[in-house]
Amino acid sequence: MTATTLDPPAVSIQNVSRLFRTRQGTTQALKGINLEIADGEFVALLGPSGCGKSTLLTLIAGLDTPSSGEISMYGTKQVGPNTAAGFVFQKDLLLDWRSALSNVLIQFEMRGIRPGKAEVARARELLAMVGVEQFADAHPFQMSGGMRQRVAICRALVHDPRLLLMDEPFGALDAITRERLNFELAEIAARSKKTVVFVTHSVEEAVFLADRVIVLSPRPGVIHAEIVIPLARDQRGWPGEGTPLDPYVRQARQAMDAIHLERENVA
Ligand SMILES: Nc1ncnc2c1ncn2[C@@H]1O[C@H](COP(=O)(O)OP(=O)(O)OP(=O)(O)O)[C@@H](O)[C@H]1O
Repeated sequence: MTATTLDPPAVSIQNVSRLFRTRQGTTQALKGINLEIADGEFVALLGPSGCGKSTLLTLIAGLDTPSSGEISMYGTKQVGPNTAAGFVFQKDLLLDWRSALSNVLIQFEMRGIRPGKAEVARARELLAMVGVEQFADAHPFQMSGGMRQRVAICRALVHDPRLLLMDEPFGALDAITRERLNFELAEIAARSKKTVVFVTHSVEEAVFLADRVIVLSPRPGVIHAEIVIPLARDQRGWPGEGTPLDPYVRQARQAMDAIHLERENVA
């Protein structure tokens, strides 16, 4: 189903700020963020370290509360953890004493559902989709970083969430595995029509994956630039010399450079 202008946005962030008060002082991690994400849209949050990307994702996840402002999901104000979403973090957080299949099935157990035939079949189907079905009975310590992260993606998808929240999921992987997983994610997201919010430091990754790249600048974290990429997500080549994504890579780089220059002038 395609979203219409009458549908409430998947995520609506209205004038959201987040201040952290510690013994060392106060940090304004985010200031006056306004952002609407449509159902089925893939949005990348890009920016230098400390600009508040993870803070914003944690607020969307409902694992933290804004100091001011409001976040709504599909028209309903967010209060408490967003259990309807799927999460993937930089660390895969798999349990070493459970098999890959059993790690995926945790998602059901956490929701008080005893996995039956249907749940096991769904988990196996996802493991097959990301090419690790032969490792279903293996334990995480027997798997490479890329395989582990594939299992973590299956765990995030197995309950069929409408919203997938990803915090630098491929940041710890080598460049080749990272690129391969980016292609797989692009296909999964396009096929399943999930709404995705994806945090990254990588310009290429953001531009390759997203419909829209939101560039944040730090202290306080504000939206510095917004880059819309009107190319079909599942038909893009990896950005490089002479590819259709190049103009968008240039725009994103310019935005990142401007942030660095601003920081140097302030310092
Ligand atoms: N729980 C907290 N207590 C105090 N300060 C915090 C807390 N969480 C985040 N911050 C501060 O808020 C700012 C934004 O942090 P955040 O982790 O969201 O940035 P980021 O863009 O995700 O960074 P990175 O790319 O390095 O992960 C930073 O200055 C950070 O030190």
